[in-house]
Amino acid sequence: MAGLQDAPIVNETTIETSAPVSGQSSQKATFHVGTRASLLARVQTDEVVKALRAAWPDHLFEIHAMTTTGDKNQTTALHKFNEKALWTQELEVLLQNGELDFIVHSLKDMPTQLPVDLQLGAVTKRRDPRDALVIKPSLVGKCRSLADLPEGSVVGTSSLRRTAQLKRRYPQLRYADVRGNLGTRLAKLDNPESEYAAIIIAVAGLDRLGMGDRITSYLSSSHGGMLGAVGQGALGIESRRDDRRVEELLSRIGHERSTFATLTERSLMRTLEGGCSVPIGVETEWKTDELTDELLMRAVVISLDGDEVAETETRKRILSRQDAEDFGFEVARQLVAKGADKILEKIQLNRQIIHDQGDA
Ligand SMILES: NCc1[nH]cc(CCC(=O)O)c1CC(=O)O
Repeated sequence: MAGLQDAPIVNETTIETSAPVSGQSSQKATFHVGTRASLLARVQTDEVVKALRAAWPDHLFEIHAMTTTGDKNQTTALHKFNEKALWTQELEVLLQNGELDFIVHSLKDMPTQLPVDLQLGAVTKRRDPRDALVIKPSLVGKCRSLADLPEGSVVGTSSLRRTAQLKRRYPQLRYADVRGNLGTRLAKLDNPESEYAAIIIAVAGLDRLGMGDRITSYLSSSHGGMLGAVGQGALGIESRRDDRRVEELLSRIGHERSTFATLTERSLMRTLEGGCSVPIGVETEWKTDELTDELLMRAVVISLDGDEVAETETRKRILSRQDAEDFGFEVARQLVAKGADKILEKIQLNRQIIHDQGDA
């Protein structure tokens, strides 16, 4: 496997495969699973492979971890690259040429437009999609929310979506870029010499790495007025469109509600972005009781300075992938009717100066 660092997270050869179960196909197959090499990516891939092993005890799974261009450029502000594909392209080539059978991604890092021969094969059960506020150790016990931070405090964020929404709600604070993987970002925060009083980081990433205890508070529409990134907290599995074998494999680990919610979010984003990433926040929630079973979606498109917003809240019954696609499109139209197009137009003009990477 040229170009791949084989990462024996789990040593496949030590996996004990039980004797063929009668009545089940006992044919053993080996699947090659691609992932980025970061710790979070590996933990996420283990989560997926564990579910697959439970669902398909006779199959074998080999994990191949790869350092991508995105991983190598953590010191350069991400908005200098205008392609989200930075994180995914190199793995996709290996999927296309058959060296890999599928790739496990953070769904939020997957572009909404995939190469024509590839597809989003499955979305597993989503974790908490919210962002978290994490404050620096010397402020623990003194500040519990963004509103508690002294005026002029520097908040580290890694996306235009986060910065724009926070500027609107907390204009008295200052915002600075913070880059690197989650561990690096936390280390920057914890360094007493650093400028950051707090950082904003995804809850799901912290939870998956067992660092949920660092969370000072959870941000949402009702706490801090912060909507999340499209697909945040979910894992997306990318596969070849013509691969029926992998399709069957993945059918046992997909989670329907997570799939419908995230497809809605991605459809909204795809409709609005027209090929470019935009600062857009979403919050989806299933409203289920004896009388209703609907997906509620809140969405916002916001100017980079936080001065202009288009926002909407709407709900719909979603029974299929097509319903999800249609709902996302409908929400996009509502946002446009509320002025999202004008906000986006302005950002497009600015893009000639600032290359907006969207969400990181
Ligand atoms: N681009 C960074 C990224 N991609 C996925 C996660 C973890 C959250 C998730 O799984 O959605 C993060 C970290 C962050 O946004 O703070």
